[in-house]
Amino acid sequence: MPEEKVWSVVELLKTTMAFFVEKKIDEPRLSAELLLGHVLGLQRLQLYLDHERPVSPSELVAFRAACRERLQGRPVQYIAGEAFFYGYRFFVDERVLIPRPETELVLEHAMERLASAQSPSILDIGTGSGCIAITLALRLPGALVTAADVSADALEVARRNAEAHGVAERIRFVEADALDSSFAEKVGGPFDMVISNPPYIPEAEWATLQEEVKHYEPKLALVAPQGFEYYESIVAAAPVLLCKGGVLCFELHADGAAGVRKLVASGFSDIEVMQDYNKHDRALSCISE
Ligand SMILES: C[S@@+](CC[C@H](N)C(=O)[O-])C[C@H]1O[C@@H](n2cnc3c(N)ncnc32)[C@H](O)[C@@H]1O
Repeated sequence: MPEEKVWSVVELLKTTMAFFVEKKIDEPRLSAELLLGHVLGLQRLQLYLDHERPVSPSELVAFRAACRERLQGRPVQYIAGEAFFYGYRFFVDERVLIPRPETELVLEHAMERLASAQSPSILDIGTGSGCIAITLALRLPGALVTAADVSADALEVARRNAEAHGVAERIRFVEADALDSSFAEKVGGPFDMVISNPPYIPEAEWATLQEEVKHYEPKLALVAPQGFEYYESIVAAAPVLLCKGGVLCFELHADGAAGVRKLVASGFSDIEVMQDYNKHDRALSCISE
């Protein structure tokens, strides 16, 4: 019987990348690296430091299975069970949205707004994987965070991430519906900051999204029937949710700035809009009067 070829890390990466390019897989290099790193239990950098490492037959079987899932369209982050946000590792699965790089900019903008606060109280609405709430708790060691979501499944993921990062004691998880009149009472407050990356894709736009987003990511995390429902509810509850002088900070749909500006035209001052890498309006913040 002919002996099966023993692959090294570098050979396997090169071959897989070429295969992913041929199959028109998004980010072929990153996909190959993340999947192989996941199977071998190595960080991406370690793959290159240890590039001659032989891949065992059982690792090869596991890697091929992961590649097949990727070819079927499953996002690499769900296959690997991890995504990186602001340099931190978060466990993710199909119960939560995969954190996006644009949201890192929103978070950065929020932290600038909080720069002088020593121990702010923060409410994150629609916490999902917990990426915003947990990163704020990590970056602002005095902060006390409330992380709310309507999805009990998402809250389970967020709690797991908070425990993994050692900040679970400073985060209160609340299952609550931001569109319901009981929301403010359930989450408590008032807070020094309310931050939210709410669902903002209008139902009419759903069909235009990438297949892998529609098929694998939770629709609950993405769609608001008309696009603005969550902003309207949160702004309406702001007088109860926010302290006077507190910061309201939203992630925006690329076309959403004008609509959200109108919502905060009274009762707020110092409105700032920040653009993302693609020059789309992406974050809006303002101060409660
Ligand atoms: C766009 S995702 C944001 C997730 C995470 N904060 C992030 O930035 O990656 C929106 C989140 O809002 C939650 N959500 C949807 N409807 C909600 C509602 N009525 N009340 C509270 N949260 C809701 C979803 O479960 C989802 O986790």
